[in-house]
Amino acid sequence: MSNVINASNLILSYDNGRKEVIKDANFTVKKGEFVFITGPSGSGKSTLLKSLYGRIKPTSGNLVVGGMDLAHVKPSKLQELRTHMGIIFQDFKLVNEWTVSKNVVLPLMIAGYSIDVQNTQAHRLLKHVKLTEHADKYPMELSGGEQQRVGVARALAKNPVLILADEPTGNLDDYSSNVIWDLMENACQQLETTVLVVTHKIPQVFSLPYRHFIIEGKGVYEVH
Ligand SMILES: Nc1ncnc2c1ncn2[C@@H]1O[C@H](COP(=O)(O)OP(=O)(O)OP(=O)(O)O)[C@@H](O)[C@H]1O
Repeated sequence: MSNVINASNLILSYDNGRKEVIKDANFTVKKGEFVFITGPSGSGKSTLLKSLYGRIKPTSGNLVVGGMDLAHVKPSKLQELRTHMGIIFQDFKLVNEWTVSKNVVLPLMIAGYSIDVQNTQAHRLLKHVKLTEHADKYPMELSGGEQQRVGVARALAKNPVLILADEPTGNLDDYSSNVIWDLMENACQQLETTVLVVTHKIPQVFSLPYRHFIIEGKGVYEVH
């Protein structure tokens, strides 16, 4: 199986290298794997995730995601990388002035898909996350769990190769959390999407085999 993520001697830092967060990380993630990342607060979990979608550039070392060398990529190429990714945030990051439908197809709008394609996809995706009857509502009219289902539908809009999720169930109750885990498991299993999730809590009932990395003392270690 091919690697979707390949990090070697990776260093991530802020303030022009003065604040080092991740040091000498070496890891790979293969196509279709489900990976959890845990670690104490402030250890660098979100920082690592941000590096994977090009929000921050490696200070040194190599980081190749979806075949793109993120240590050397031109900023103008990053949109192309994100075309193949779905990103899910703890606070959903929905556009409150837009309907649920429009939020879901945002990645398709950015990519210039026709209105017909957007409508068809909105229908399919909202059916998939069981929100069809909420299509014309606004995010603030939905519960937290429902808003995150919109977030998942948006992340799936372009059949991504890689889903990155930062505490996707952090603000949700157990029932809503399980719905979100099911949707992500499903994407991994049925579409062979690689899923990488930062979370404090690995779900107890998880049917897929998964890998678990912990970030500690600036290092990224696999837990066996
Ligand atoms: N933009 C920034 N500029 C400078 N330092 C930052 C910046 N963002 C994060 N940091 C610092 O980098 C370190 C890692 O932060 P990060 O948010 O990656 O941790 P985390 O493991 O995701 O934490 P949490 O579990 O609390 O969300 C922390 O010390 C944080 O203060």
